[in-house]
This record gives sequence, C-alpha cells and structure tokens, in this order.
Amino acid sequence: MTNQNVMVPETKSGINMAITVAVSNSSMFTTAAQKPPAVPGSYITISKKKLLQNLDINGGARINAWVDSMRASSPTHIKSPALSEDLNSWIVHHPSALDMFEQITNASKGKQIVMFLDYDGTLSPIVDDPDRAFMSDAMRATVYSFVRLAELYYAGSHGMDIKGPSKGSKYKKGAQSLLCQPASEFLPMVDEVYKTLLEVTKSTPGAKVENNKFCVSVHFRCVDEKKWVELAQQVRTVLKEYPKLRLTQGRKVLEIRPTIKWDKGKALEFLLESLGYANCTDVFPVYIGDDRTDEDAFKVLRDRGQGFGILVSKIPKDTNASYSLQEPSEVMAFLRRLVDWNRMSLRRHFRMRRRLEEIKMSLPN
Ligand SMILES: O=P(O)(O)OC[C@H]1O[C@H](O[C@H]2O[C@H](CO)[C@@H](O)[C@H](O)[C@H]2O)[C@H](O)[C@@H](O)[C@@H]1O
Repeated sequence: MTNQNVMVPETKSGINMAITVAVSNSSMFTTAAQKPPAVPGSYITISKKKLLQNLDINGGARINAWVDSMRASSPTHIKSPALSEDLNSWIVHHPSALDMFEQITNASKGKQIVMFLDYDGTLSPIVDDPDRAFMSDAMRATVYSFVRLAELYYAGSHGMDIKGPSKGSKYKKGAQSLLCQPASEFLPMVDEVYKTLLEVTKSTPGAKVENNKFCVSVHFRCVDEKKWVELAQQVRTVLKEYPKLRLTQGRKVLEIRPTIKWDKGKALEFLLESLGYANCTDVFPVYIGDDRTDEDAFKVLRDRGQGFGILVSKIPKDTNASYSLQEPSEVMAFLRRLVDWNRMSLRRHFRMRRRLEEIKMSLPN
C-alpha cells in the first residue's frame, strides 16, 4: 500500500467530513468501473430540486416541507410494511456494497483506490449529542489498519476547510497545513449568525446550535417534533437578514452556510487534484457518506464515470450513490474486507514477481 491518507480524529470536534484514504496500488489488472444506473426519486424522500425550492428562504419557503423532509431523512420508526417493500425494490438499484464486494474489487483492479469517508453516520453512529459522536475503538482500529496513517487529509465544514500534510513533514505526526478555505471571508458572518441563533433558539428545549467554523448547524434531534416548525421558523427569521448565507438540510439538522459554489463534490475534486489524480484514468475514488450533502460528491463520481458512491442508509433515499450500506458497522465490515483483499492481492502480486524472477534466473543466458 502506498499513498495512504486518512482523517482519524480523536474527537469529532469541528469535523464533518473525513477524507481521504488511498489503498491498493497493485497495477496488475485494469477493468472499467461498472455502476448500476441511477434511480429516479420514487421513494419517500423529496427530490433535490423540490428540496432546494423548499429551502429557498428568500422565496417564501414552506417550512412544513422542510420539516417533513427532515423527518423523512432520519425517521424514528422505519418498520412499516410499505417501507420494507420500498426498501426491497430500492436495494435492487443500490445493492449492498458488502454483497457486491467482488464486483467492486474487480472494477478497481489495476487502479489506485482513493477512499473518501464522511464522519457522522458513516464512521460514527448517529447520536443525540453531536459532541459525543465518536468512532468506536473497533472502527478506529479498522481505519488505522486501512491506512497506517502515513499521511493525513481532512475536510470540515462541508469541504470548506481542507487541511493536509505539511510539505516535508511526511513522518511528523499531526503536522497539517491549510490547503483550501474558499469561504474564509464569511468567517465573521458565520460567527455572528451562530451567536444570534444561540440566543434565538434558547427558548426551544433541546435545540442545539453547533459552530462548524464555516457553517452553523441547528440540531432538531432532541427537540419535541411538535416544536420543529417553530424552530425552523426561528432559523428562517434569522437567515432573512443574511442573503449571503443559505440553508441546507440534513438528518434532523438545518445547516446555514455561505452561498459560494462549494460543496463536498467540489472538495472531492480539489482533493483528487491535490493528490495528483486529476486526469488519471487509473484512479478509483470511492466515497462513503450518509447525508444529503454527500450527494454532491456521489454526483461528481457518477458524472466523471469514475469509482462510485456508497450511501449509508437503512431506508430508501433518492441518491446518486451506486451502492448502499446500512450503518457504520457495515462500513467497518466493508473497510475490513478491503484491507484483507488488498493484503491478499499484494501478496499474490509479490509471489508472482518472485516466480517471474525465478523463471528469469533459470533461463540460460
Ligand atoms: O453532511 P455531514 O457532513 O454529515 O454533516 C451533517 C451534520 O452532521 C452532524 O450531525 C449529525 O450527527 C449528529 C451526531 O451523531 C446527530 O446528533 C445529528 O442529528 C446529525 O444530523 C453534525 O453534528 C452537524 O454539524 C452536521 O451538520
């Protein structure tokens, strides 16, 4: 394994996107990546276009629609028979990455796999308190064995805060330098909104406002659902004063961020370029994420026709990901299998090389 990059935070503080792990550079085989087709949004989720309309704070947003959409993205009860029927047909188009492991590794043969990992809901389970969203020891060990931390890149604030290894510091653990902060001019504004939202939402029991540096998250998870509309209204009222900020929505969370054209898809492209893979045909990016904002990265991969996305979800969702995994424990199982597969292919590769050497040596000059 070479070129191994990963974010393994001790705590999650300020990080909501973990990037990147590169494994496997065995260059023995080359096959094209094969991806199942995208499926139109026929499930319980709202299409992206509709969602953006709903979140358009200047155009008179339909708050109830945000709230419904938030409920659908992270439902409390998921066992209805209709939903399991939906799940069965959805899984046909977004098969489990574990079940499709062989097809996935076959598609990546001869290519450099670059792994992009979201954090919340992907490496760590979703928990009530965002400050307590830790990776389990087993997950941490898996990620370590995956990359052995030769180098480290991470991106926080939906890819708006990207750091990577300092030049010349390959072996100096923790040495990080800033690679990209496309929204730095928004820092004071975001901070101001954070403080205002803290104040304004005080009246709503369970509401939590999180400062993610270049974006602010307002958490609904611990708020009584009857109060969701009221809380969303509070957020909208504050946002009306900030036309340069926009609202997106995640799993029981509303996110306030700069209107700049930057998202996790752009961050993924930026990182591929920084890693020197911009125009490489022998690179195989895999992005694993669970939330709406990860869709931008899934879409980039689908549009590039390179690698694929894996959506972590127990429920059918309108997605550009090709495969699915149900929860972080399955993400861990998938990463473990990849580690084992990579070790085996390297062993096979070296065995073959040795054998070739032996044959060469045994030939008469
Ligand atoms: O799109 P992401 O990069 O995954 O960020 C979305 C939000 O992720 C985190 O919140 C989510 O995880 C929390 C901890 O498990 C959970 O309490 C919350 O309900 C989830 O939405 C993060 O804390 C937020 O800042 C991000 O906006």
